[in-house]
Amino acid sequence: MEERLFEMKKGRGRVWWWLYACSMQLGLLLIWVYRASHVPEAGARGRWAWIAVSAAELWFGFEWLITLSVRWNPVYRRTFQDRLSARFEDKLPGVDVFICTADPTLEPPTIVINTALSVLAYDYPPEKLSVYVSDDGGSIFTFYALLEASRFAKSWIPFCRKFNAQPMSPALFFSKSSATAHNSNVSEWTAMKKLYEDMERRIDAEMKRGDISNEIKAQHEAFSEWSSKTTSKDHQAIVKILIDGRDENAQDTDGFAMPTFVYVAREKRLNYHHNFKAGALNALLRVSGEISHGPIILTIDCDMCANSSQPIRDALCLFMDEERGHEYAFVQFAQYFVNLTENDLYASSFKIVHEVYFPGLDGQGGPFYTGSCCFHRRECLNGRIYSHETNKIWQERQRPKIHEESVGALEERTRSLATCSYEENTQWGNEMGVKYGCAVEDIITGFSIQCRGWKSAYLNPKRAAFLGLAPTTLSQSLVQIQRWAEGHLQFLLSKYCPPLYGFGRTKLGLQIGHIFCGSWGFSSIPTLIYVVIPSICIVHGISVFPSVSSFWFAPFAFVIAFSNAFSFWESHFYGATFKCWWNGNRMDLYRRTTSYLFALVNTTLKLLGIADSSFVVTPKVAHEETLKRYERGIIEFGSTSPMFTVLSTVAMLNLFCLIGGAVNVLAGGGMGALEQLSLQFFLCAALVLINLPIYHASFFRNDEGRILMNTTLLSVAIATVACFVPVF
Ligand SMILES: O=c1ccn([C@@H]2O[C@H](COP(=O)(O)OP(=O)(O)O[C@H]3O[C@H](CO)[C@@H](O)[C@H](O)[C@H]3O)[C@@H](O)[C@H]2O)c(=O)[nH]1
Ligand SMILES: [Mn+2]
Repeated sequence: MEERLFEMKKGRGRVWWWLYACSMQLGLLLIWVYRASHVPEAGARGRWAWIAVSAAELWFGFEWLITLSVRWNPVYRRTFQDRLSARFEDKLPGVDVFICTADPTLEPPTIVINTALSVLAYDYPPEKLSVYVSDDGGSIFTFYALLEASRFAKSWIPFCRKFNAQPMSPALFFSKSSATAHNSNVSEWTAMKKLYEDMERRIDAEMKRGDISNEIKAQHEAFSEWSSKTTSKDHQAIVKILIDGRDENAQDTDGFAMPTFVYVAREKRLNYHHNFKAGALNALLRVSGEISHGPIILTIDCDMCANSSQPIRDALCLFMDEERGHEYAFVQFAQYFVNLTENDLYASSFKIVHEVYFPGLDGQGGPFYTGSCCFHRRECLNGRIYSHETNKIWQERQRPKIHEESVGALEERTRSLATCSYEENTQWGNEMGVKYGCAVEDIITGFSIQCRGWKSAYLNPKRAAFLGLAPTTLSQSLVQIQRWAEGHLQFLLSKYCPPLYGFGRTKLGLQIGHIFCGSWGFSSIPTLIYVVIPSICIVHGISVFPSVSSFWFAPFAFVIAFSNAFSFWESHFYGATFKCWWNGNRMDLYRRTTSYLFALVNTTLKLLGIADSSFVVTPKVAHEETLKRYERGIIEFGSTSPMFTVLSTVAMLNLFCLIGGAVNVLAGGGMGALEQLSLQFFLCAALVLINLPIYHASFFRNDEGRILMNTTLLSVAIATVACFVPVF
C-alpha cells in the first residue's frame, strides 16, 4: 500500500484536560445548586438583582458547555510534500487564486500588489497558476498598481525562486531581511529592492496627484475604461488579462513561463445590490472558469500575503491523498498577522482559536471556511454534492490556445460574466457559489458545503502560510467583531440554522460549534448584567453572592480561580505573555459589552426590516501618530462612538461603586458587610483594574487617541445616576 500524503494526530495531555473540564463542571453544578436553593423570598430587597445574576451564571455555564464542542477532540495534521512530488509532480492540478479588494483608500493599492506578487511567486508550475484580483473599488489606481506589479513580477518571481525568498511579499521581505543575509548577492538584493521601491514611489505619486498621467495612460489601452463618470458604485464590468500564461512570449527574466494574472472589476450599478465580497467571489468564479478553470481555488483577502511558498502543495497533500483525499471540499489554513504588538493590544492574534478551536473543529469533521487563506475544490464551491466517485484524477479542461482566441476576445467574452444582470434568475448566491445575504458569507458557505456531505480540513504548518493585517484601533477591531457576531447570529436565525439544517447532515459537535459562535450576540446581555448589577448592589449593601463564611463560597472561588489559572496557563503554553493574556481578557469583555451587544440589536432591527445589511471594510492603513500609539500598546479611542460610551459608562460605574462601597464599609458596615459583599468587591475591583486604560484615556491623556470629553461627561452622568437607581 502506498504511503499516505498526510497524517492526523490527536492532541496531547488530554487526560489533564478532562480532569480540568470535569472539575470545572462540578464547580458549575454546585453553583447552580446554590442558585436553585437560595432564591430570596418574594418581596426581599434585591431579589430581582439576585435572580438576574443567577440567570447570567446559568448562561455562562451553558456557554462553557458549548465551548466543549471546539475542545472535545482536537486533531493536528501533517503533510508529506515529498510523497506528493514523487507521485504527482507531473499531474498537479491548475490553481486559481482569488484576491478581493474593495476600496483604494482603506486598502491601498501597494498592499494589494504585495499580496498579488506574493502568490505569483508560489513554488508551483507557473503554467498551472493563475491569479485574479477582484476590485470592488473599481479603481484606476488599483489597476495601475497591478499593471506595474505585472511588470515587476518578471524580475520578482525569478528572484524568489533563486534565493528562496520568504515572505514573498516584496514590502515584507525587504523589511525583514537585509542585504547581508544574502551575502554573496548583495548587488542583486539591493537592485531588486530599488526596483521595488521605485515602483512603489511611482504608484504613490499617482495616488497623491489624484489622477493617472496621460503618459501612463498611453501605456495600456485598458485605462480608457475609466472616465470622469466612473465611480466605485457605478461602472461597467472590466476584465483585463495583465499576464497571459498561455502566451509563449510571457516570460520572466530567467526565461521561464509566467503565471496568468487578471484584473476584474465586476459591473456595479446603483439599482443593483452587489452582495459585497460574496458577489465579488462569484464573479471571479465565473470569469476564472473561462480563462484558466483551475480545479483548485485559493481565496485570500487583499492584505493576506503569502509567507511561505509551500501552502499549495500542502493543501494538495490533502486533496490528492489516494485514500481520503476525495472527501475534502476545502482546506483552511491558520491566519496570522504581521502587525501585532508585543502584548497583542486588541487580542487579534486569535492564538487559542488557531491552536485549539480549529483543530477541535477539525476533530468534528469540519473546520469553518473563514474567507481567507482557504483552498477549495471549484466543483464544491459550484454546488456539487459529495459522492464516493469524486474525480480522483485531476483532468484539466482543455484551455483554448492563445492563437485560438485572442486576449481581447477572451476579455470581452468574460466581461459579460461579470455584469449585474448576469445572476438574475439563477442559483448564484444560493445553490451555486458563495452565499448571499449573510455578513459571514464565508462561514455559511463552508457550512452548506459540509451539509452536502463534504469534509474540510485545517492546516497550521510550522512556518505560517499567510500573514495579514490586523486592525490597529479599538473601534476598527470592535466593528470587525461586530460584523462577525452579527453574521454568526444571522446564520443561526437563517434557514441554514446549523442544528436544524445540519441535523443528520453534519456532526453534532460541528453544529454546536456554530451555536457557540451564533450565541455571541446573546452573551452580551448576561455579561452586562454581570458587570453592572453586582457592582450597583455594593452601593446598596445588597449581597448577590454567598458570603465568605458560607460553604457555597467555595465553588465560586474555585471556578473563578481555576478557570483563570487554566486560561492563563493555556495562553502561556502557546507563547503569550502575562500582558497578552490580560489584554485578551479586556478585549473579551469589551467585545461582549459592545460588539456583541450592537450585533444583537442590529440583527433584531434587520429582522424587523428596519436596518439594511452592510459590510464595513476594515481599514488596512492608519495615521502615523495612531500607529505609534498602537505600537506602544496605548489603546486608541479618539472619536465619538456609542461603543465607547458603553465602555466608558461601565468603567465609571464600577469605579464609583468600588469607591462608594469602600466608603460604606469604612463608615459603618464593618467586617460583616465586607464578608457579605466580598465576591462583589472582588468582581468590581477586577473590572476597575481591567478598565484602567479607560480612566487613563478619560482623565490623563491629551493625545488625539484619548476619550473625548463629551463621552466622559455623558458616561460619568449615566454612571452617577445608575448608582442611585433603586435595586429590586
Ligand atoms: O464589498 C466588499 C467588501 C469587502 N470585500 C473584501 O473582503 C475582504 C474582507 O474584508 P475586511 O474588511 O478585511 O474584513 P475582515 O473582517 O478582515 O475579513 C474577515 O471576515 C470576512 C467576513 O466578515 C471574510 O469575508 C474575510 O475573508 C475574513 O478575512 C477584503 O479583502 C475586502 O476587500 C470585497 O471584496 N467587497
Ligand atoms: Mn481583513
